[in-house]
Amino acid sequence: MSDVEFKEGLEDVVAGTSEICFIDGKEGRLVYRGYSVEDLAEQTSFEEVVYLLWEGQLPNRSQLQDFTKTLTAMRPLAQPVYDLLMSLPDDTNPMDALRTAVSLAGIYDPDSHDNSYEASYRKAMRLVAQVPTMVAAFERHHQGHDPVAPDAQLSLAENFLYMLTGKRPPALDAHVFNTALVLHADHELNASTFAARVTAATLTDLYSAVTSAVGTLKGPLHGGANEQVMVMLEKIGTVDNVKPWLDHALANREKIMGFGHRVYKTEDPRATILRRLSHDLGEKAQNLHYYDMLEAVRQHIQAKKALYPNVDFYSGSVYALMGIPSELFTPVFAVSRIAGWTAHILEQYRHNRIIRPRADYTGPEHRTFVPLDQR
Ligand SMILES: CC(=O)SCCNC(=O)CCNC(=O)[C@H](O)C(C)(C)COP(=O)(O)OP(=O)(O)OC[C@H]1O[C@@H](n2cnc3c(N)ncnc32)[C@H](O)[C@@H]1OP(=O)(O)O
Ligand SMILES: O=C([O-])CC(=O)C(=O)O
Repeated sequence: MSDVEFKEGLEDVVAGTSEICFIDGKEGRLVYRGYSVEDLAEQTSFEEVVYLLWEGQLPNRSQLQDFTKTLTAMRPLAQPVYDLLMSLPDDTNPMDALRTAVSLAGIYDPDSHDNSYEASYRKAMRLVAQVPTMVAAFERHHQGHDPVAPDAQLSLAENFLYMLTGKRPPALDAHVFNTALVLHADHELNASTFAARVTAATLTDLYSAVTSAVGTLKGPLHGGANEQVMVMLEKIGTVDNVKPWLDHALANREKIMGFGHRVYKTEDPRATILRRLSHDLGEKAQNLHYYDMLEAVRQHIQAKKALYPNVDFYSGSVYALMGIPSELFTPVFAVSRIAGWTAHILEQYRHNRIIRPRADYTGPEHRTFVPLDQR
């Protein structure tokens, strides 16, 4: 295989075509189906963005009403999925709970024996509707409270916060949370979406592909970094400790969570928006602790290295200011990214070829076999 070009980590390798999402890593631009993420974050509901990612166009009012009505009706979980979430050990990682719940939901899906495109689309709708219910129900149980049933009067963003707290969220929180969902909805061939597409490309079912994706998102180099940013802030403790703490970490060649990106060579445009939201929410709550810490970290890192914040850097501070606990930051990412995963899986089904690259073999060659009793 030595005549074949090899790129470690598949850096800059184009692994397929897609009409869903465009990233300009040099300029820091992110576009869903031709619309800039800045415009969408400001002006659309998450439901509109899900429709856009799947259908390729923004819905008109009546299309959105029908779409939202169908999605809303799908929010309750199948009883065995609910029972599973209520029976998991107390110390279960919420991403493990979500991965297992998604996998079980596939068995109880009304279309479980139908892998047609139409059935897969319905499965995608059920997952977008039910992942928020799974995450909130597990967290309520974990905190020793009864789960809160979904409220059909509320948007997906409002309803998630309602199911988590049992209270209708303030308008600002609902707006900011909706924006965060829009910002995280898709990101081209990131690791979890790629995992989903590789799985889907064997023509297995949509739940299997999403289960792969949830497991992939969990890792700290990917979606798990948002929780790790808060762990880092806790370890640093105070603004005064930012410089010595970071200098020590950098000297030990540690990765600073929430910095760096495979594609962006400048600031991630989602981080720019989330920084503003983190500031605005902090100011309103008269609690700029996270914001001040994050800004001190950013300034010190950027004084030392050409490294920029990614989407995971500010998102946790936004969620924390809404009272969302840090172990839910990565599951909240999944509440949004389920939209992108399913858009990509459906696109894969429409134009499928199995994804099967090669490895550059570096192991030994031509060894002489030695039978077991002579070794
Ligand atoms: C939703 C998301 O998935 S966004 C990404 C979330 N992940 C994180 O925030 C974890 C921290 N960041 C990282 O680990 C990386 O930047 C990744 C995984 C995002 C990208 O990885 P890669 O594209 O493989 O970049 P790679 O790790 O090769 O970094 C290139 C150089 O920048 C350095 N670097 C990259 N990110 C960081 C970081 N966060 N902290 C310190 N140094 C870093 C590397 O040490 C390397 O330096 P070197 O050339 O001197 O060895
Ligand atoms: O694109 C990536 O590699 C990671 C990322 O930012 C995302 O998944 O949102």
